[in-house]
Amino acid sequence: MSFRILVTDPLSEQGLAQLYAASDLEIVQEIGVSKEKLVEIIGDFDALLVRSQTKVTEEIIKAGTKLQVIGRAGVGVDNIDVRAATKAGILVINAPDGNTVTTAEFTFAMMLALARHIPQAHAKLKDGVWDRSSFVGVELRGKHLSILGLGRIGAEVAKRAQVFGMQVTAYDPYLTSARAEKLGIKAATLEEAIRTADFLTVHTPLSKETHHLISDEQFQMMKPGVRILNCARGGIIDEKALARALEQGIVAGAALDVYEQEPAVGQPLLAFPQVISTPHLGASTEEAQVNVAVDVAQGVVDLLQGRSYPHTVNLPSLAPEQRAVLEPFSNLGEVLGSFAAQLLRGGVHRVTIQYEGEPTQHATDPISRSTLRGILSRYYREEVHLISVALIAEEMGIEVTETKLPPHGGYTNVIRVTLTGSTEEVTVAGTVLKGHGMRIIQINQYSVDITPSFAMLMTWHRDRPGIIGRVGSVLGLAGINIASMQVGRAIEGGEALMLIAVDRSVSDESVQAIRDASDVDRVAYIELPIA
Ligand SMILES: NC(=O)C1=CN([C@@H]2O[C@H](COP(=O)(O)OP(=O)(O)OC[C@H]3O[C@@H](n4cnc5c(N)ncnc54)[C@H](O)[C@@H]3O)[C@@H](O)[C@H]2O)C=CC1
Ligand SMILES: O=C(O)C(=O)COP(=O)(O)O
Repeated sequence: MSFRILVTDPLSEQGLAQLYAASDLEIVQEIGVSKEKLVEIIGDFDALLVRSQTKVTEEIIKAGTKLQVIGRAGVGVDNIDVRAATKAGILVINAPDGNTVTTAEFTFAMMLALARHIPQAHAKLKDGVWDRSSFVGVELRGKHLSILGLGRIGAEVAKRAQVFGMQVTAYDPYLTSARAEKLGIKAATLEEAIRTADFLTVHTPLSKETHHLISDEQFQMMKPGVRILNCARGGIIDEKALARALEQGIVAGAALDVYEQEPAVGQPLLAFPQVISTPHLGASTEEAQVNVAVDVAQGVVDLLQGRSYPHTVNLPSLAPEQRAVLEPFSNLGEVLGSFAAQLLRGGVHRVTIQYEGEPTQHATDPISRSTLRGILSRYYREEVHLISVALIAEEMGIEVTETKLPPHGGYTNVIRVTLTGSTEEVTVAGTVLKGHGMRIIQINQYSVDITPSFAMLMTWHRDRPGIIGRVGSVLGLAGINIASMQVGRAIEGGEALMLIAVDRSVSDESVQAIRDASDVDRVAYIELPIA
C-alpha cells in the first residue's frame, strides 16, 4: 500500500532522505502553504510533517480525513491541536531527543550574551561607535541560576551552569530529591526558585499550568537585578508583566527566543535596550535539524508500516516486548468490555475496571484503552480508535475508574469490568489461561467458565426441565452449531442463566424464536471482537 506524506515546514534533507528511501511513500513538500490551501489539500495525505510554523488547527485536522499521523520535527506540539487529533484518532508524534543539546547550548549562549551585553556592544560597534564604558557586565560564577522545568533541556543547562561555577536551583513538580542530589543541584519550590534567582530560565512546555507561570506576582518576589531567559515557549512568561518589571528595574535584562505571538516583529519588549532577542532559533543547528528530521521521518515510516515509535504524544508507546506481554490482556479487556456493554440495558455512566494479579505488574493503560474500545464500540457506528477512547468517554460524561488487587480465587490474572447505567449494573470478568486463551469466569453474580466466541447467546430463565432443549432446537433448525454451553443457577428452580457460544451469527428471527420459547425471561445476543 502506498502512503502520501505532506511536509509543510522546512525539514533537513537528510531526514527527508529517510522518507524517500522508503519505497511505498510519496512525499509532497508545500513549505509555508497557506491555511486555506492546506485545508484544501490535506484530505489526500496519510501523514503531515511540521516544525513550529504550521499551525495544525482543528479545521485542518477535520479536513484530513485520511490522516493517520502528524509528525512534529522537534519537541513542542503546542502548534498542533492535539485534542482535535486525538478525537479524530490521529497519532501525534514528536522528536524530543534530537535538539536537546542544541537548545541547551543556545540558552547558554543567550545567558552569556545577556550577562555581557554582547548583542548591544556588537550593534554599537557595527554602527561605528567604540564604546567600552556602557557595557560592563556580570560574571556567571557564584550566581544563583533557577531553572523552572528540569526536563531534557533544563538538565543540560544545569550541567553547563555548574561548570561555570553557578549555584543551580530547580523547580519541577516531577523532580525527586534523589535526582536533584545526583545532578548536584537544589530542588526547590516555585517560590523559593523565584526568590533566590540571579538568573532565571524557563524550560517547561507551554500548558494550562505553565501559561503565565511568571507574571506580576512572581516578578514582585524577585531579587532586584534578576536576569530572565525564555528559550522554551512564549507565554510561560507574561510578556506584559515582564515589560512592567523591566520598567520598574526589577529585571536587569531579558533574553528571549520565543514569544506569545510569532513572528514577533514589533513586539514592545524588543524596544527595551536591556532585552536581547532572537527569532525562535533555539533548535536551529545543522546537527539538531538532521536529528529531529531523521527521528520523526523514521517514526512516520514505522507507524504507517505498522511498527511502533517511542515518541507518541497522544498514545502511550510500548516496546515490542511490553506489547507482547500486554496483548492477551488487552484482547481480554476488549472482549469483556464489549460483552458487558451488550448486556447493559441503556447507556453507561460509570466504568470500573478491576485488575487482579499479573496485569497489575504492568502499565494497565493500554488494557484499559482496549476495554473502553470494547465498551464504546457498542455506542459508536464508526471504528473507535485506541487514541481517542479516553477522550470519547470523557465527552460522553462516563466516569472511568481502575482498581488493582493482588491475585485471589485461584486465577493468576483476572480482569473484571463493571458498567453502571441508570437502572442497572453489569459485571463481567475473565482470565487468560496460559496456552489456552481467554475464559469468561463471571457474569453478574454467576460464576461461569466458558471460552468466549465471536457469537454468543445468553438467556435468563426459570430453572425448569426442557429449556435447554427448546433453545437448542431453535438453533438446530437455523443450522447453527453450538460450540460450548454453560448453565448456572443460584438455587434449584430459581433464576437460571444459560450461556451458549455458537459457530456463526444468529439472525434476529432466531433470537426472537428463542425469546418466544416459554419461561425464557430475557435473551441477549452478543457479538464479540474475536477473529
Ligand atoms: N526555542 C526553541 O527553539 C526550542 C524550544 N523548546 C522548548 O523547550 C521546552 C523544554 O523542552 P524539553 O526539555 O525537551 O522538554 P521535557 O519534556 O524534557 O521537559 C519539560 C519539563 O518541564 C516540567 N514541567 C512540566 N510542567 C511544569 C510546571 N508546571 N512547572 C515546572 N516544570 C514543569 C516537566 O516535568 C519536564 O521535566 C519545551 O517547551 C520545548 O517546546 C525545545 C526545543 C527548541
Ligand atoms: O522543538 C521545539 O520545541 C522548538 O521550539 C523548535 O522549533 P522549530 O522546529 O525550530 O520551529
